[in-house]
Amino acid sequence: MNMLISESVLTNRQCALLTVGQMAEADRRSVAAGVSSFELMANAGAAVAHEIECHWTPRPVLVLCGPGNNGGDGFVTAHVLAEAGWPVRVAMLGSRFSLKDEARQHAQRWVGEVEALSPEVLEGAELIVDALFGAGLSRPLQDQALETLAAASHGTVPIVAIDTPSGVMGDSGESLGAVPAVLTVTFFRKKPGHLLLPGRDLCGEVIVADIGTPKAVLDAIAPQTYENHPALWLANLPRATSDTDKHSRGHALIFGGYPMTGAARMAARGAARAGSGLTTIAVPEIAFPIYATVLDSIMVRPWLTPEDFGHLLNGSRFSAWLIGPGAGVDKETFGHALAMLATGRPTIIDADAITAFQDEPGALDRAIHGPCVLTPHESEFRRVFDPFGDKLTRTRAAARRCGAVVVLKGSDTVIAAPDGRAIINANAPPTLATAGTGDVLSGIILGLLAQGMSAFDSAAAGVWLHGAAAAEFGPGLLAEDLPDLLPAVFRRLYS
Ligand SMILES: NC(=O)C1=CN([C@@H]2O[C@H](COP(=O)(O)OP(=O)(O)OC[C@H]3O[C@@H](n4cnc5c(N)ncnc54)[C@H](OP(=O)(O)O)[C@@H]3O)[C@@H](O)[C@H]2O)[C@@H](O)CC1
Ligand SMILES: [K+]
Repeated sequence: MNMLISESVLTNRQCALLTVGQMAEADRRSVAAGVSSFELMANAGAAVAHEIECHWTPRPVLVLCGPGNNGGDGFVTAHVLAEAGWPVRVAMLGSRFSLKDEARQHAQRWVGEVEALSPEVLEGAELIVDALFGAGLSRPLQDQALETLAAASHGTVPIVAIDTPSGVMGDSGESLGAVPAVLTVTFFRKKPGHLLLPGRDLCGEVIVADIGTPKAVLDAIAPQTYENHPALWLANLPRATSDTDKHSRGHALIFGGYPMTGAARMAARGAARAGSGLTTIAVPEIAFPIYATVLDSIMVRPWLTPEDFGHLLNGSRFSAWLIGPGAGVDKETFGHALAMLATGRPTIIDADAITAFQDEPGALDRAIHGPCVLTPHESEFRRVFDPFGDKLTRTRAAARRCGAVVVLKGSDTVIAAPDGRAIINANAPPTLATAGTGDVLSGIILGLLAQGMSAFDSAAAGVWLHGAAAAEFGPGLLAEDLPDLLPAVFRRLYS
């Protein structure tokens, strides 16, 4: 089961992610509150040394220091480990005399030799500390930094990264030449780059260390980005109580396509397992026998003409709609999606229904005026939204443009709201990369929306539940397994 559930004390404040700029602001505010930069750096380096001592027995350590404060942290780490009796060597990019302020002060406390950075210094090291660049990375790695890290990655010696593996951009997770670490120790809060790919894979295990940053700093910064976790939405997750009946738990309607009928059926099971009191698939009459013979608690409503479908929507019984899974990319899907959006009721536009807007993305923006969630994967996203920028930036811009919550799927799914809030999800196992899992995801989100949860909370909770369900199953997962894994995930959430 996902380990995050057991971290019950985690609060939404702890899930906050800070950009590189916000982290620099946190430092400034800490200093203004009376915690000196020297002390912050001393705590940072000591935290790294502490984690190393927790993870490994004493062995020859090589600390690679860079020209900025990341290098300063490295000097503290070297000093603390050496004081504890570990055999430590330091190699540096540039001269220690070019270090500034607190980095220079901490470097002066290192009485040992400082070797010049090159692949040759790796000889004899059994643990490497990467303190070359962190938040100040401003361009691709080159020369000795690139060559030394590349050589280190070819061996079997574990690498511990301070703040980020050098070469990973803290805001985007992009790599400008980074090599994988087995452990990354960062400070105060994670940055988006610790969760977005490839950054997340390059970090290995991530530990967030407290370095004495005052808690009030977070309120002043008011972060807008979070790591997905139940602490963000559990209080708003719909729960059946003794006075609820099936009608008060919402009625989800899914557009059922033909001849691809499996996708809508899987979405329907996802919605029902997520707690929707009633779930109906509206299907063209020709497909009615197929749907009706394989569904039990899910209702099937046939319609003959697009007008019939319109009448169905205008009835007041449904509390949320979904169109996309198996819908087909055609004018009809385009029209049905517009009809759903015109009601102003909570709507999910997924899969084919997103692609149906590829020739007219502006029509999607104009049509959205109620709660709405779009759930594209990368190629669907590119058909209707601007493909430029990192994943977090792109998803935020898309949500702002169209006025809907946008869920840009992947191993590092980003959920963005039109008001600028964003959540990065990190609990999805690779086994989710199989046919039909997206259909179940949109169904789960639908089930939550139908019960009255907000679009942003439904999307965040749906994505997390989907990942937790897949983790619950393990290898060999099929999309159709996912709905039946949700009860176990809910049980754990509520226990
Ligand atoms: N709360 C916190 O966050 C705390 C943070 N702390 C620590 O501070 C770190 C941030 O420090 P930082 O700002 O000095 O940046 P850092 O990463 O050391 O590098 C800057 C230097 O590298 C250079 N440079 C850049 N790219 C390069 C390249 N490709 N190749 C070559 N050179 C390159 C760059 O040159 P420039 O771009 O200016 O020309 C500049 O000289 C942070 O990661 C954390 O470890 C803790 O100490 C305390 C609390
Ligand atoms: K680093």
